[in-house]
Amino acid sequence: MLLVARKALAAGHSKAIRLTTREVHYLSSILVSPPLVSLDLPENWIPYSDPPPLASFETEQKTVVIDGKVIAEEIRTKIISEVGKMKKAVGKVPGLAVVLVGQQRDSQTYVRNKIKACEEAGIKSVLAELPEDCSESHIISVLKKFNEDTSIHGVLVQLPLPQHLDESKILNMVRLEKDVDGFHPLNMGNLAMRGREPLFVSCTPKGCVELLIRAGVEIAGKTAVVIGRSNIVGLPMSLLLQRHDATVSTVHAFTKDPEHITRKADIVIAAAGIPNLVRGSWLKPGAVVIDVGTCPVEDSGCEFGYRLVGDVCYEEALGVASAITPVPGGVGPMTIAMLLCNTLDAAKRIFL
Ligand SMILES: Nc1nc(=O)c2c([nH]1)NC[C@@H]1CN(c3ccc(C(=O)N[C@@H](CCC(=O)O)C(=O)O)cc3)C=[N+]21
Ligand SMILES: [Mg+2]
Repeated sequence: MLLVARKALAAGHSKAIRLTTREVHYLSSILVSPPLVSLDLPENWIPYSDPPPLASFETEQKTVVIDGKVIAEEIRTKIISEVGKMKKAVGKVPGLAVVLVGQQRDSQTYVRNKIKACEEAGIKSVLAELPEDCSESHIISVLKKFNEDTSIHGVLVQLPLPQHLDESKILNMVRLEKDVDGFHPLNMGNLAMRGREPLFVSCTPKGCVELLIRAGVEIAGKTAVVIGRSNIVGLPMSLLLQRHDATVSTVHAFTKDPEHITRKADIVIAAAGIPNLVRGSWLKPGAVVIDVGTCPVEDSGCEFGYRLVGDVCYEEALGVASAITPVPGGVGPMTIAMLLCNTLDAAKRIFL
């Protein structure tokens, strides 16, 4: 089978996709530092073009598409029944509070999806929508209220926050026992240390490992590469894979030959937030690829005016990887399922 990037050819190389200021901020927040996307581009345009075609190569590899949507659905069905049992046993249900600051469209979509998932699971949810220019003390007062509310078991602050807010100071204010995102420095520290258990593991890394396990991929003793080192995905991902006894490398903006390092990996976790960063030629034949990238790119043909693009050239990876997650329908739905899981666990610790 000839594995040329047919799509890239069909699309041509001149396509530009417009990003809003907020999207550029979002991009820079998930990118490894220093940001690869300049914020000073005229009118906030960044060029987006499909990658040039690779030299063709032949392969017999059959690629399994790991269906995150179906797996997340299974997990959510189990959560519904556990929430039902809890309600029967103690007359109470888990509660999640979400703090959303500003009007960023993709954040609004993710938050809406999280709230909808809570509703379907029978988990109570409260949304605090704060204005873009909200003060630090205001957010902190909202968090304190949720921290003390006994009907709330999970509290999360949707990221990224507007630039004027001190993200680490705010995340530090989430009560440890309610930190369902696992972004509190103590949860992160406990994840990093052997012999210690974090109360919560961040939802996206946890979802990736769950996908690997459910797809029958053994992690112990395997070489894994994590592309990206953000606080919310790359860093906890590397730590979690180490806990599962993988040999983990991290690739980031300063890495000399990311392609070479990636090609050695049995498991590739792409979490840089750079569309099409990982080419088919970066992959060892038979590698398992988890694409965490969800980069919103402007597309007026889509429902909310944008669509999500992954970090991996999906078409190129087909036929090289032994398994891959699609975007959308891969890691995204798992992130939400793990959030429900963590919220249920938080409530179980109190009620059961
Ligand atoms: N405090 C915090 N916690 C987060 O967990 C968090 C965050 N901030 N900021 C942004 C990222 C991104 N994120 C996603 C969640 C769901 C989908 C998701 O459901 N994606 C669907 C498609 C969604 C759509 O249609 O737009 C899919 O991949 O199939 C994607 C991305 C959580 N994040
Ligand atoms: Mg996805």
